[in-house]
Amino acid sequence: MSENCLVCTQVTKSYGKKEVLKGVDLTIEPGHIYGLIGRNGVGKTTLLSILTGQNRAGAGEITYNGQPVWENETALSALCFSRELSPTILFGQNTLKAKEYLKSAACFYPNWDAAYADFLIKEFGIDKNKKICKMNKGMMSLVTITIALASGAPITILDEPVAGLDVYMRDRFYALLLEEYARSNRTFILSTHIIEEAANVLEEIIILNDGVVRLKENTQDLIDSCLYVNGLDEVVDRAVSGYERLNTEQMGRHKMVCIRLKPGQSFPTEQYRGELTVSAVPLQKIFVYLTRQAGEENGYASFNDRT
Ligand SMILES: Nc1ncnc2c1ncn2[C@@H]1O[C@H](COP(=O)(O)OP(=O)(O)OP(=O)(O)O)[C@@H](O)[C@H]1O
Repeated sequence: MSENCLVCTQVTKSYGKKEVLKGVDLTIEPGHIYGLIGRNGVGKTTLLSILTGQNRAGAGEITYNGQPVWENETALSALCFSRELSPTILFGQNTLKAKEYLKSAACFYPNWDAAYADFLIKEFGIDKNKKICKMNKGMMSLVTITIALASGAPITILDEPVAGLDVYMRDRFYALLLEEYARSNRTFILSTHIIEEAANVLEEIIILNDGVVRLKENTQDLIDSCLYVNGLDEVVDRAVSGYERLNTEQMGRHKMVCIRLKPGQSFPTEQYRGELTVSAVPLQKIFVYLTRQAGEENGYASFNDRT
C-alpha cells in the first residue's frame, strides 16, 4: 500500500504562537500530478518543505516508501523540492550563478538527467553564468523548473513554478511538464495561485485550508460535482433543498445557488427545463467558496457599501 507513497500523518507546525498546520493527513501516490492550492499564508510552502525533510514538523510523521523522511538520505534523494529562488539570501544579494545551482542539483539527485537539463537551459534561454540577483522573476522560475524537471526525482515538488512567467512561458511549462510526466510517470506536486489555467494539467486537487487538508479530489470529479442553479427565488429554493449549498447570490427576485453533489447524487436538470438554468462552475469559484473564512460568506465588501 505504502510502496513509493509519500504519507503525511497528523502533521502540525507552529511558528512561535502561530499554529500554521493543525494536523495534516495526506497521501501522495505514485504517477499523479497534484495541485496544492490554498490562500496566501495558509501554509503550502511550509507543508511542502516538511514533506521533503527541509523543515521539521512540530508533531506527526512523514514517510516515503514506509520509511521516515527526516534525515533519511535514501528517501530525500527521491524527493525534489525545487523552491522559488530569491535575489537575496541571509543579509546580502544572491550572487550564486545558475550553473552553481544546477551543479549542486546534479550532485544531489541520483537520477539527474544532464542532457535534459541542457535541453531545458537552451529552450528557456537561461544564461548559466548569470547571477541569480541579476535575473528577473520569470528567469528565476525557469531555473527552478529546469532543476525540478531534470532532477528525475520520483516525487518532484514545484512551489509556485509559474510565478513571474508570461502566458507563453506558462503554456510552454505546462506542455513540458505533461511531456515529462507521460515519458516518466513521475509524481509531481505543484502549488499555484493560477488555478483556472492549471486545471487541465492537475489530475488531483488538494485544498489546504485553516491548517488541514480541506479536500483531495480528482479535478474533473470536483468540477463535475458543482453546479450553478439559476432562476426565480422560490423555484431555486425548491430545487436545491437537500443539496449542499456552497454559495448563494441574490439578484432581485432571482438567485443563483452553487450546489455540490455528493457521490452518487445527481440534479434533475430536465425536470426544471424552461424554469432554471443549470451550468458549470469554474474551478476558481469552487476554490473561493470552499476556502472562505467566517464572515466572508456574503461575498466581497464594496466601497459603495461604506457607511
Ligand atoms: N520561518 C518562518 N518564521 C515565522 N513565520 C513563518 C516562517 N515561514 C512561514 N511563516 C508564516 O507561516 C505562514 C504560512 O507561510 P507559508 O509560506 O507556508 O504559506 P503559503 O501558503 O505558502 O503562502 P503564499 O501562498 O502566500 O506563498 C505565514 O503566515 C508565514 O508568514
